[in-house]
Amino acid sequence: MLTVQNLYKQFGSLVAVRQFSLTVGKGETVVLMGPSGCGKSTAIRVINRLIEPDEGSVLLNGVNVIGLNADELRDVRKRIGFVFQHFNLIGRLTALENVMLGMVMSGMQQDTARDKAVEALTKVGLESHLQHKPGELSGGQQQRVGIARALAYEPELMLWDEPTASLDPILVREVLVVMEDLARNRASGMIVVTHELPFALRVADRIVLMDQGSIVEEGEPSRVFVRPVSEIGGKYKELIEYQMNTSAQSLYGND
Ligand SMILES: Nc1ncnc2c1ncn2[C@@H]1O[C@H](COP(=O)(O)OP(=O)(O)OP(=O)(O)O)[C@@H](O)[C@H]1O
Repeated sequence: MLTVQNLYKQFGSLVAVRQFSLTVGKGETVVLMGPSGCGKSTAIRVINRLIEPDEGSVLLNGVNVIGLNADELRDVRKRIGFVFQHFNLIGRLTALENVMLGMVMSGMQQDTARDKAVEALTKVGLESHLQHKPGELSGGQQQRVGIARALAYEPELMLWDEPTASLDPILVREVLVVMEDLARNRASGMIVVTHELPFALRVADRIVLMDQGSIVEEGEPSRVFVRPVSEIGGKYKELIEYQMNTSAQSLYGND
């Protein structure tokens, strides 16, 4: 469904992404991980052209997104949902209105947009919060509105840029449960940039590891985190072992 080929992006003299190639199949969940600043956000933002690449192509069902004009891009973006770290909700609008807004602005009938928005908000468990404004919702609920806004279009592809990074650990779990559900449901292909190892371990079909702008390793979690071939992969393996051992020892002792 998605084929990204040889992306290259430079900011001034800094090469943020180089030789970045990736495929995502229909309904597949790809988790993109790597150290802070390695180019993950830049890479996924190029896919829907929030950032313009210097080189490379992004083929969505055979159509190169990079070559599209503004009108064509607007249509393609309806098939690509994007969930940001900061929810970017409009404070004076209700949850329902926040989800409806983009659809109505792109010319959809109010009633159709409302039905789609209610359906999406129900999928993320917010059917009883339709009339709440962002200020009346927890961070986790606000992010679920952000997810519903992307889901309402029934996108073929969802891009997630650290969707839990600004939440406390309890709210993180609330959002991860929704994300895991969507990943298992396989309605959309997903590229998820996240540092949440449990999510990656539980639902990723494929892990893609980046370091200094490039992909250094990819494969199933059971291979990448057990028999890594890159330095970064080795660090994740050590981290998982450390977290498993320390949690178990702290709770149950050494026996
Ligand atoms: N608009 C920009 N102008 C200049 N430099 C940028 C810009 N956006 C990103 N960069 C730089 O490009 C590099 C890659 O940034 P990017 O945000 O893609 O990394 P990341 O892996 O997503 O990091 P994090 O996990 O911290 O979000 C970094 O060195 C960053 O400072």
